[in-house]
Amino acid sequence: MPRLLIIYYSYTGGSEQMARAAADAAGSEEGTETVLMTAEDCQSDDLLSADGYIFVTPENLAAIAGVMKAFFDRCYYPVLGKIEGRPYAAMICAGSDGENAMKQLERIATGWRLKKVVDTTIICTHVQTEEEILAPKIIADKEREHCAEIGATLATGLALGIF
Ligand SMILES: Cc1cc2nc3c(=O)[nH]c(=O)nc-3n(C[C@H](O)[C@H](O)[C@H](O)COP(=O)(O)O)c2cc1C
Repeated sequence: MPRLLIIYYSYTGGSEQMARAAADAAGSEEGTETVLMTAEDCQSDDLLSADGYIFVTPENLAAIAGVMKAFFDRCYYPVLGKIEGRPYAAMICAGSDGENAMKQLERIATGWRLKKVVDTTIICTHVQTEEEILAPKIIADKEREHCAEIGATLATGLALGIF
């Protein structure tokens, strides 16, 4: 059975809710196994044993979060050339922007020669002040539904072998 691996990092909970929404929806699709894993835990063997990926990260300081970057740094060369052509999607949780994190993540995925099968989603939590930025986040139902659709799309596509 094909395996969808969802890798996420979250500091204040927004990205985690997005990743869990995608994982719950993907997990209810028949014919694909879904694995949800933090960026801290994910190793190159996990990438090699999966058939498709969803990467979920906050934008911090106009880049993907450092923990997510550390995951890519750790796994980039060990899997380079071994996962080419596999499908992926990316989701960014941002305060007000998210564009740089999206570009950075897509560039890494291009380096791996992954295939982007849905447009990258940026969900903004509309936070500006220090207090707001450090507070726990709640992702609205509509936005979580969008993440769920992405999870379901990846899972169904893998199950049907259409990517
Ligand atoms: C250190 C730090 C830097 C941040 N830098 C940005 C930024 O460059 N652009 C942006 O849109 N949001 C920025 N934010 C806001 C986060 O992206 C936002 O709070 C997001 O909801 C965090 O996702 P999380 O809840 O999964 O941690 C920053 C937050 C922190 C803590």
